[in-house]
Amino acid sequence: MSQDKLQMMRDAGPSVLPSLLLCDFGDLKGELDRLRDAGTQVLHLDVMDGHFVPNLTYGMPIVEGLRRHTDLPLDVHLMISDPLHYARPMAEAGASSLTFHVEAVQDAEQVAGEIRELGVGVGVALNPETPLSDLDACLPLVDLVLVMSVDAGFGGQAFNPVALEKLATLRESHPHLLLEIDGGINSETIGPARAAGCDLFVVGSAIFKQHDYSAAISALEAAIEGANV
Ligand SMILES: O=C(CO)[C@@H](O)[C@H](O)COP(=O)(O)O
Ligand SMILES: [Co+2]
Repeated sequence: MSQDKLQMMRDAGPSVLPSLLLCDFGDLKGELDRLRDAGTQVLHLDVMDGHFVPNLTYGMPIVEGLRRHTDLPLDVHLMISDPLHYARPMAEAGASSLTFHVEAVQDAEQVAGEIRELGVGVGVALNPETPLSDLDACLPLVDLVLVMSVDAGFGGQAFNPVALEKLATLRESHPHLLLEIDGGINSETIGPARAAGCDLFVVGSAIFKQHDYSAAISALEAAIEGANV
């Protein structure tokens, strides 16, 4: 089932992924409806443990609650110190893909392999200061690389262009990988990210700080279109 969801992520083409961090959690069903009406095809869920990052968000109950109300792929970003501890419960809760941080684990190859056995999409994320070479051992085992353009932990931060070089390098060396960028993505930064070869664009404040989600997402999609090479 989840491999189908991963295929949906691939089939979606260049897509804006609203990030559920800065949304109104007091009206999550309403937010889901508004995002669906705005044409959202994949949701990005920011799971933080207050240990790997100095922020605390949510866990399986929110994933389960969302899964009860949508068939959209749920792209779960695990900003947690022990991703394997929660991988199975997250997969059972309805996650479509699980992306762990390479900085959080000793053996990324083993972690990627164990997540793969759960039948969900496997992603690995790296912060701006982490070199691409840290991914070498696990790249053959992942479906997706999440290139952070901010330090994981908070929305509303400034875009770090170091992510663009990483995207271009990965696009060249691994043409079949799904590439995703996360942090400070808006109408100005999304175009260069697309031009660097990115497929999936995580967006928080550039959507949730706007009143009209459809207009915000349409502007972002227009900027992607404008950069399509
Ligand atoms: O994972 C994270 C932050 O750690 C991101 O998903 C942010 O939530 C994106 O927010 P903006 O930078 O777009 O405001
Ligand atoms: Co994220």
